[in-house]
Order: sequence, then structure tokens, then C-alpha cells
Amino acid sequence: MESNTAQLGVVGLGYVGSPLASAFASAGHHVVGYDHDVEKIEMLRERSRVSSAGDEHDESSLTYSSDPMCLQACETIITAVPTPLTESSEPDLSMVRTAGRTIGEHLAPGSTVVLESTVYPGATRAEFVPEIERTSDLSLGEDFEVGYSPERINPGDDLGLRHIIKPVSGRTDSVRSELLDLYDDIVDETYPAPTIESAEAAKCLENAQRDLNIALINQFAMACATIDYLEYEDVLSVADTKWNFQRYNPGLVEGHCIPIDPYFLIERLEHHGASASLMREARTVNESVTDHVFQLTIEALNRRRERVSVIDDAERVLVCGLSYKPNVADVRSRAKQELFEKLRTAGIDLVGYDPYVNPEEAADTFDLEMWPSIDIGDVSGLLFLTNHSTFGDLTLDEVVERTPEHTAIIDIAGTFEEPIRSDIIYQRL
Ligand SMILES: NC(=O)c1ccc[n+]([C@@H]2O[C@H](COP(=O)([O-])OP(=O)(O)OC[C@H]3O[C@@H](n4cnc5c(N)ncnc54)[C@H](O)[C@@H]3O)[C@@H](O)[C@H]2O)c1
Ligand SMILES: CC(=O)N[C@@H]1[C@@H](OP(=O)(O)OP(=O)(O)OC[C@H]2O[C@@H](n3ccc(=O)[nH]c3=O)[C@H](O)[C@@H]2O)O[C@H](CO)[C@@H](O)[C@@H]1O
Repeated sequence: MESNTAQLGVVGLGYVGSPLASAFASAGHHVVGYDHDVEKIEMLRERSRVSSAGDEHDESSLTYSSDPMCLQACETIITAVPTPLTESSEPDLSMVRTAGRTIGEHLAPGSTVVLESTVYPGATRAEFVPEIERTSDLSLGEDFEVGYSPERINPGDDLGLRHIIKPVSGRTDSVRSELLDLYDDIVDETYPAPTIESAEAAKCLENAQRDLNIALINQFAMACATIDYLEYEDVLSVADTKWNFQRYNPGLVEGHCIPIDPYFLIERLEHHGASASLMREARTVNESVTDHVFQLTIEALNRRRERVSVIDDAERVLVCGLSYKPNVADVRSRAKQELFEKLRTAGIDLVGYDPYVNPEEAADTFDLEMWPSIDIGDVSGLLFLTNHSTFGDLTLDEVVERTPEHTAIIDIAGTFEEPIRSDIIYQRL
């Protein structure tokens, strides 16, 4: 593997940027990872020191810095900074613009800048490039070039960066060709996106489609709750036998992709006077699951109250599963924050249990006392929100044995598949 003398810069060393920097370094590139979070840089440097101690790993192939001057030596700069939503669910590209300004301040003429952040179609040229030009006094096309390549890594999945087709686009065919060669060093298959805008839009559409599919199942499952002869699990098990039925499960739709990316496309379509009603309705349905879960939890606790003689005023519910999806540690979740606020407002005391997450991070994120298992103290209910594989080791009988009598089990995640005993208070989505 020939060593590349050109320096490659990665701006934003999070879930996307950090693996990207490592992958390019492992492929022989000289990479500098830049992040404005000093603590993160120190953590990455320490991890790099520990991992390379004693082996011939060329530490110089990947260095980290919180000083943006490190970008001056870079011929290619890849940017992966956050693109969250505002409180009113509008795209917030402020970090993309700030990163553009920082890059512009240190951009060497003749360089190529690539944006990987998820943005609305048109944003690379409309929001990112102008900031680079503003602080660099350089002109796109004359002094530097730009490209866009969406990120499709799937946290918690072994698929990994290398095995996911990577769309790559550039301002010109020649820029795209150079970037395809670059990304071919780290992924098995790249795809030449016709334009930057097609790559930006594809990323949003992929996740909007997933959101829509999940919304269909969520709306059907919530409807089944009012139809006594329909169990949505039964219906899904039958539908799943059709060769082209795509299986989705009902639940809280969380994370930093699916609940967010559709809004980038909604904003852009409506900006141009087109309808995005289907995507909007899917978001409305999926966001309504939070209140549905709240109602189910209260109803289950009320059913418990009818059975227990002594009613303790402050009922306590143990939330099992705090990460945004199964088998990941990432607790970034707006839906759970909203759900917990509703439950606390209703006087419910919450504690948490999740073997996958960092307990301090979860405690801090959700203001929760974290328990190391399900039977640390008295509870009125167990609320299963994330279907971690390890929860599959629990049986309903074991849960009943290890918790106080008449504990309500609200199984939103579909953790338990065994026949439900009539003597326990059990609620599915
Ligand atoms: N996390 C995923 O699984 C995933 C998947 C696909 C796409 N994406 C997209 O990739 C982008 C990055 O997401 P992420 O999950 O890696 O975010 P993250 O929050 O994990 O990491 C972002 C990093 O960027 C740094 N940063 C922010 N502004 C900066 C600036 N101006 N200069 C330097 N560093 C800066 C932050 O300190 C942080 O370390 C987002 O647009 C996201 O939608 C994420
Ligand atoms: C690069 C990128 O953008 N990658 C995305 C990433 O998305 P992600 O990490 O956000 O994970 P998702 O799996 O989409 O889950 C999101 C939320 O939806 C809930 N959910 C899910 C399925 C279902 O049937 N019912 C549900 O309720 C789940 O619990 C969670 O809260 O990986 C997906 C492949 O997994 C990709 O396709 C998708 O592009």
C-alpha cells in the first residue's frame, strides 16, 4: 500500500469523522483530524498512543489537533460536523457554516473540500461554499474545488464503513473522478453521483423512505390497539411471509438520522412550493408514538393500582433500554426526553437500566438514577423501550419473580414473545 504524501484533513471527529480519519490513515494517507472540542482531541490522542504502543503502526499517518491551522497543509479536507434541527424542526446548518469559515481561514489554494454532513439538497453550494469563499478570499472553481459524499454507516451494525456503497459527487466530473479515486481507498464500492445535489437529496430521501415505512407500521399498530380482533404482531407475522413485504416494527423512532433527515427534504420541497405532505404525515405519526407510549404506561399503572391494596404515592417505573435503538450505546434521543417529561409531570418517578449505555452519560442525559439490573428496589412498572439482544435473555417468568407482585410490564420494544400470562399486567405497543 503506497504511502500518499498529500495530507488529508477531516473536520469533525464524531461518529462519522473519526472512523473516516482512521480508515484513510489505515489506507496509507497522511491524515490530520481536526475538532474544536479540545477534550475530544486529547481523548483521541490518548487512545492513539495506547493503541499504537509497541507496534510498528506509523503514528504519523494519523494525528489529531484542535488547532485549525493544521488544515493549511491539507490538499483535501472532508467535513462531518453535526446538522441537527432547531426546536421548530427546521434544518440547523450553523455548524456547517462555522466549519466552512474555519476551513476558509486555513485553506491552501488548489485544495478540494468535501462535505459529508447530511444537508438539504443545494446546501453545499448555498451554505457551505460561500463561507469558505468569505474567509479565504478564494473562488470556487478557480482556487479550490468542492464535493459531497453522504455517510451511510449504520451504528451498531457490523457492516462498517468499507462495505457500504459510498455515493461521491463533485462540482465537475474531474473533481468527482479524483474524489472517487480517494474514496476507493477506503470502501469496496463507490457510486458516481451525477451532481452534488443528487447526492445530498438521495441521503435525505433514503431516510425519509425509512421513516415513512416505519410510520405505516406505527399507525397500524396504534390502530390495532382499538380493534379487539386485531393483534398487530399476528398481522405482521402473516404479512412477513410475502416475498416483497419489508418488515418494520412499531416503536419510538429516534436517533440523529431518521427523525431528522426527512425535515431537510420537507424544507427544501416546500421552499420550492412543492408538496411534502407524505413525509410530514410520517413524521407526525412517528412523533405521536411518544404520547401513545405515555398513555399505555399510565393505563398499565392504573390497572396495577386496581390490584394492589397499598397505593404508594410516588410510583416508580424502571425504564429498560435507554439508547435510541437496539445494541448501541448512543443515547441521543428527543423522543425519550419528551416521554420522560410527560411521565414525571404525571408524578411518576423514573430509574433506568441499560447494559449497553455509559451509565454516567445516561444518568446525565436523562437525569435518571441508573440501576445495574432490574431488581435493585421496589418498582410499580417496568417500561421496555429498546429491544437490546441481552434483554432477550430475560423471560417474563423471571421478570415476574424478580419484581414486586403486580408490577406492570409495558413492553413497547417487543422484548417478550412468549404467551402472556393472564395473571400479570402486561401491555404491548
Ligand atoms: N452518526 C451517524 O450514524 C451518522 C450517519 C450518517 C450521517 N451522519 C451525519 O454526519 C454528520 C456528523 O454526524 P456525527 O454523528 O458524526 O456527529 P457527532 O456529534 O458525533 O460529531 C460531530 C463532531 O464535530 C465536531 N464539530 C462540530 N462543529 C465543529 C467545527 N466547527 N469545527 C470542528 N469540529 C466541529 C464536534 O465537536 C463533534 O466532535 C451529521 O450531519 C449527521 O447527520 C451521521
Ligand atoms: C447512515 C444512516 O443514516 N443510516 C441510517 C441508520 O439509521 P439509524 O441508526 O437511525 O437506525 P434505524 O435502524 O433506522 O432506527 C432509527 C429509529 O427507528 C426505530 N425503528 C427502526 C426500524 C423499525 O422497523 N422500527 C423502528 O421503530 C429504531 O428503534 C430507532 O429508534 O441505520 C439504518 C439501518 O439500520 C439506515 O437505514 C439509515 O439510513
